[in-house]
Amino acid sequence: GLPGLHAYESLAVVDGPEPGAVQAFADLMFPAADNAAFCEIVHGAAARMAELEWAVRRMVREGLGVAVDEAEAQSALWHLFRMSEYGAPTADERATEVRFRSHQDTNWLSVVCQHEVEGLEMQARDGRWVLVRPSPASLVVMAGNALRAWSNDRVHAPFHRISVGGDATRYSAILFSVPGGPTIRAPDELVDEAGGHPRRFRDYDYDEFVRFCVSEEGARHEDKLKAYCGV
Ligand SMILES: O=C(O)CCC(=O)C(=O)O
Ligand SMILES: [Fe+2]
Repeated sequence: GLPGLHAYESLAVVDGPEPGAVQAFADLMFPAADNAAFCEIVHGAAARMAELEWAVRRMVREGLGVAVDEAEAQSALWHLFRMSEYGAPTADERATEVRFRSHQDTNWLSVVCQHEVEGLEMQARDGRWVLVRPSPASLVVMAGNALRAWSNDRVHAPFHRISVGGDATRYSAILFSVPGGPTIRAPDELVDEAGGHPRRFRDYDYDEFVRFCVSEEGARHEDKLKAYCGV
């Protein structure tokens, strides 16, 4: 569980798309068990979600017309694969409650897989909350604030939250791509003073921004990226 997150539990595997990382995680968590099936399922899901993550990241770059060195881009990030459980509300709680408060992700992209039970709500640009229904045939890909900053505010990082209702436990699996490089900076191609796209954010250190987000000062701001390094 996490402080402030009621009836929520999660496990996260660093480098989940790598078979060796999943094996090491399983051996540490369940040393006495035969972890072959666990490893195959977790690694299989993480690797496929990472393929989608990579494809979307490449499409975003191509759509914005930015050429980057593929190997360099791939080596400047790492993946976190998180499996979460959200307990259904108990009888004395309200029928539906927000379990994971509205936030923007801090990382590049998040690929979300909801298993059967809904709960993910995304905020459209006009402020409406939209329920994203789970489907066995689709995944949700969301941009986080790192991609927003890198794109000089062209890619929207949606606010989203998790609400649970009914009596079924909700499970989700998410693959996050996380910056591993030193600073986040929009490439020059995406900055155009005369064309109405001045630089919107100062260069920033990803880990320091994450620390800001969870600080008292950071908690006061809705738009944490703008508060932290907006110009
Ligand atoms: O569990 C989910 O479906 C999403 C949770 C979430 O938004 C997050 O971990 O950042
Ligand atoms: Fe999130």
